[in-house]
Amino acid sequence: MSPGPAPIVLDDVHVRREGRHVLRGVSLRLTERRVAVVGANGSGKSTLARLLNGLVLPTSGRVHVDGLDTRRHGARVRRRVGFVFTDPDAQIVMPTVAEDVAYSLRRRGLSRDEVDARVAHELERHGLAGHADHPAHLLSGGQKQLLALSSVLVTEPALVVADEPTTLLDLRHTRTVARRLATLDQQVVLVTHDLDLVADYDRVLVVDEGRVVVDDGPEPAVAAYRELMA
Ligand SMILES: Nc1ncnc2c1ncn2[C@@H]1O[C@H](COP(=O)(O)OP(=O)(O)OP(=O)(O)O)[C@@H](O)[C@H]1O
Repeated sequence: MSPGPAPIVLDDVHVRREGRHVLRGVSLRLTERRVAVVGANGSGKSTLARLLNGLVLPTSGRVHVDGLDTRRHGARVRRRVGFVFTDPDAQIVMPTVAEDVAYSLRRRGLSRDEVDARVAHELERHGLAGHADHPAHLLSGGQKQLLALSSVLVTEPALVVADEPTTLLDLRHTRTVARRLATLDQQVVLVTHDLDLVADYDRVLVVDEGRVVVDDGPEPAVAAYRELMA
């Protein structure tokens, strides 16, 4: 069963950090299943992504996910929003592959058997079943990113936000991770510098100096971004 997109609403969001305007008045309603965010280094993409799970709070304005204000309902928002970081080492917390995925299911009132079954299923989907009992730190970079994705997806989030998840990966693992994101039932918001990855997305936002300056389909948005960077 597809959970359907969780509406994401940003209402005149400003983020200031140490006197800098990182985001300047971003208003968006994101209901498409595949939304990509592109833009130059330092333009504010990560900050925009982190707003969606309450990791960053607006200095002014509001962010709602599924009707929940990220400022008031951070914990509930984070249960709905799975976040994948660029560097999987930042989110792998347990010694072995299976333990790491199981850790995401702690405090959910599931039986040991249910946890084991869900972990096994998730590892199978990501080609990691044969590594279940291996030390997580011995996986390759690409396998680690698939493990990080498994640990996020095992919780069945309504929305998956991925902040440059393929930046550290080779071409083969980039394709594997991109394909996995592309085939998820969930709504996906992908921040990326890899313009090939956004071709099949429903909507592409171009961020520049803290503003969304282009909001369009992939072809016109990428063309506008190339022009902006020329
Ligand atoms: N906590 C913070 N304190 C100070 N400055 C910050 C903070 N967070 C972000 N910034 C600044 O805000 C700007 C936007 O940062 P952000 O990480 O959102 O950019 P980005 O578009 O994701 O960049 P990249 O493509 O390089 O990852 C940068 O100039 C960054 O230095």
